[in-house]
Amino acid sequence: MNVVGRQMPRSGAATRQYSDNDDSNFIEVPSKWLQSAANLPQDYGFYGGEGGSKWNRNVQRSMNSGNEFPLDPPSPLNSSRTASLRKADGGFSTEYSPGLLDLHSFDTELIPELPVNNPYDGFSLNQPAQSKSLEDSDVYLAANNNTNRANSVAKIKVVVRKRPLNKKEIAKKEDDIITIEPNSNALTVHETKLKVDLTEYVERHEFVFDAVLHENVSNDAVYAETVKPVVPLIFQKTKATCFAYGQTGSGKTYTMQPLPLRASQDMLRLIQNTYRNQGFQLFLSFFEIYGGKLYDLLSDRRSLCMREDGKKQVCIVGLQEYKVNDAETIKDLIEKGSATRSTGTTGANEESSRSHAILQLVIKRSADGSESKPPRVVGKLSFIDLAGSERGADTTDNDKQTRMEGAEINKSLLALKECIRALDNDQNHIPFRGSKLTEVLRDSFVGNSRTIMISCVSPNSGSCEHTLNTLRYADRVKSLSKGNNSKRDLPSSTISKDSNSQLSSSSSAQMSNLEGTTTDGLNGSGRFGWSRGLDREASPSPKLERVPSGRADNTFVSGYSDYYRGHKGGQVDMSVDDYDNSEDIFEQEKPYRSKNKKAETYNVPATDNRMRKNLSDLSSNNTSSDDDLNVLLKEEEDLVAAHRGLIEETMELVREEMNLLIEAEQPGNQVDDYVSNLNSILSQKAAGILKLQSQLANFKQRLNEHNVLVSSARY
Ligand SMILES: Nc1ncnc2c1ncn2[C@@H]1O[C@H](COP(=O)(O)OP(=O)(O)OP(=O)(O)O)[C@@H](O)[C@H]1O
Repeated sequence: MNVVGRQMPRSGAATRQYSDNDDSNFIEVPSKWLQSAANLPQDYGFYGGEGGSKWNRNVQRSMNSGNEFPLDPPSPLNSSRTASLRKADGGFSTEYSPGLLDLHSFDTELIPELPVNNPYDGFSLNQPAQSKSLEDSDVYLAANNNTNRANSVAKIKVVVRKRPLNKKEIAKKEDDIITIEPNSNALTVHETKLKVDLTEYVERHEFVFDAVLHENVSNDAVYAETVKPVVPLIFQKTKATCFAYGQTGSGKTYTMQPLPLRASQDMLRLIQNTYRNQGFQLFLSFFEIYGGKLYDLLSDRRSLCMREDGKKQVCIVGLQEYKVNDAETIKDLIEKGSATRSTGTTGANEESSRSHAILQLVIKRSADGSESKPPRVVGKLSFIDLAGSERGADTTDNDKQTRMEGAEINKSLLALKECIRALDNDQNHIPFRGSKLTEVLRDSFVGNSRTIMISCVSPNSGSCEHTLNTLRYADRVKSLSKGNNSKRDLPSSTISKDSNSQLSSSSSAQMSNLEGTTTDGLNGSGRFGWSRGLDREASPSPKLERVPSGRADNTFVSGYSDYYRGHKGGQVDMSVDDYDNSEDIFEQEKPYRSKNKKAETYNVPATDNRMRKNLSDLSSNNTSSDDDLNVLLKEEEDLVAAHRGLIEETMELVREEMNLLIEAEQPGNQVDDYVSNLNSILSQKAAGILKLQSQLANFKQRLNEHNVLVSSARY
């Protein structure tokens, strides 16, 4: 694919629009390049449409045959890749005037309120402008309750996109472990796990987000679901940020690539139609954060400097910003910037992005609505293609430089999460200083802002852990959001690997109780709240509900009820005959249990035997009804599941703690960030332990009530 072969503006073809002003870095794109954006193909990706290459990494790789892992981020001046690009794209960089000024130091302040036509009025990006006087517009806006409609666009939207299995994964016969219900915003990850006896089982993790996009969803549909609704708001003084998050190779770039072009096409249509002659202009800049430093991707990777002005506005000194009037030019600029982006090799993906790339579309307007005065920022739409999320953990295969990058990436992802959470909770203090990324995005976190997070996930079984991490990150972003309907990652059930027909119970029943979540109907019981024995009469498929959670296998499959039913005395006897004779209710479990008879015989832990025995005694003493017993069994099962859940959560928190320590050791680390993050992690750990202790105490109490414990002193 020809990445840099597109004809770029010729020297002298562009005229500086504001030659009399200090802000002479605004570039007018010649009218001869103007094309109808609508003429572009619908799914016109940055690099030749969907399925095309990444952000030109192949080109970069071939150009950058030398060391891909310099000890310091390569400077623009010594980058052979950049030099090649400069040459290859026909002197592009010299055709635009270099950025001379701090673009943001004078124009990030929002312009005074100027009436504009209501973009929501029968909002159609293709509709011609309605000519209205400014006074008319005022009345018009009020009458159409514009604010309410703008408010209906969620402040934070978390969307998950699953990519299809790729050829390599198919060749390796990897399973697709993510299922998405049709027309639902939930997805389930089926995680294969090994028990201590090395038998496999599948744990299901269910997540709910604002939208879940399956592998066949087009980039057009992704745009419609994510960015399109916020485009009109940019003309209403909104700063919006859209970012893709996920493991390397999960489709972040593939997802992000087409979005700015589509958004800018829509913006241009609004400018040329709805807002015609109202002085709105579109500007584009493209830079990256690599190793904590900023580089202009549209200016030969010139090193940039970030400053704060007296009004605490973030200024990126020297950032080149282009005034654009047509989609073709925007596409060219994005191609050019993408080709300059840093990539490198990790153990996970040889084409992994090592930097955060930030593309900004800025709507400006002259103060008096005409083009005679320097324009000021009205709104901004930022697109961020984040570095691979697993990079922070990638410390074994690579060198010190890579580890440093990983730490920086981790830091920025953590800070980003914190900022979004603070943003959505209307906190006064936004912790944007946590990383360069969030500092740069500072003005997107204050005032009227919108955030769209697209979590990209790989469907293959080999990526399961990363996929779960990505979804948990997304879940955390969403979970503290006001009025969210997201549920925590719940290991919703366990399925025997070798007995697909046997659904087991859900540990989430207990989570559901603890967290006060509601359950929705699933075979007469809650989606997360599986009730096994007690619902037996009502359930249409009672036999599928008989396998205890986490034990749809050879150890506990018989359940205590077997003893209750099969043994009148205290003696434990696990013969096949006994199972086969329990003809009435366990029909479907028979083959499974028979098959695993041996394991059952040998794998029952001593404590479990003791509990079984006592439950058996309970039944033989006839002190409790069958239902009572089932309730007790379920409580025990829930406790074990909660315990398992806590261990997983603790491991995740320990991982976060380790990252925190790595960050703490970095020069210039903010101690207050360290303190607050550590505090938050420790609080989460303590809360988890407390919760489990309370559940344990309740269960112990219940066992005591039924005289089940061998000796209460032991517990
Ligand atoms: N939804 C999708 N449909 C078809 N192909 C996809 C999809 N998502 C990703 N791909 C393909 O998968 C590969 C990896 O995607 P991509 O480069 O976007 O991953 P990434 O998350 O940006 O990785 P990195 O973090 O390393 O940059 C690419 O070849 C891309 O074309």
